[in-house]
Amino acid sequence: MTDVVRVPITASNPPRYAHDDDAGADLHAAEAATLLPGHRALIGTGVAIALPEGYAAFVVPRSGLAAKHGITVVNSPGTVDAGYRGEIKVTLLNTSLDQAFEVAPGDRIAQLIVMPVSRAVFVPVDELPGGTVRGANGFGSTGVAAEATAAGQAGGAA
Ligand SMILES: O=c1ccn([C@H]2C[C@H](O)[C@@H](COP(=O)(O)OP(=O)(O)OP(=O)(O)O)O2)c(=O)[nH]1
Ligand SMILES: [Mg+2]
Repeated sequence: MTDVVRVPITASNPPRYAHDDDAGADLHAAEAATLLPGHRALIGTGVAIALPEGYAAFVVPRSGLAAKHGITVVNSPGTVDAGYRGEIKVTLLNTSLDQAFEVAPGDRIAQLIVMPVSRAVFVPVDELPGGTVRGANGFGSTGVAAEATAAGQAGGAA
């Protein structure tokens, strides 16, 4: 990764990038938990950080846990604000309908992505600037078929 930001941390088991060019650093569970099918748990990581102003960190699921066990992060992406000094926690959800999932201390349960973020100044106006192709269309307006194009949208969602 070319863009490196120094982040002060207190942690017994700091998040680790599995590869030098990974975007997400794996977060480890600091405690054990049993996630029954359909249940969730707030799991401590033992990690606290001091992000520089203008940055945020996002707690996101690991794809392996999702694909193999149906484990996700309920509030993904969990947002860690620059001013937060508490323990980063992960709200894991077991989406499996029939398999419980065991978390042991040290397990890599989610990953943390540090990113620069903009703060908006919300400027009230009477009317938003127009001229965009999308306009107010959303929520599946382009359909799912591969051949959907901006021109084809006029006919409605496939
Ligand atoms: O997955 C997450 C999401 C958030 N946080 C921490 C860091 C974040 O800065 C703080 C508050 O998060 P958020 O603003 O999403 O929660 P809220 O429900 O709005 O709480 P608050 O009223 O404290 O802002 O909780 C985590 O540890 N893990
Ligand atoms: Mg909040």
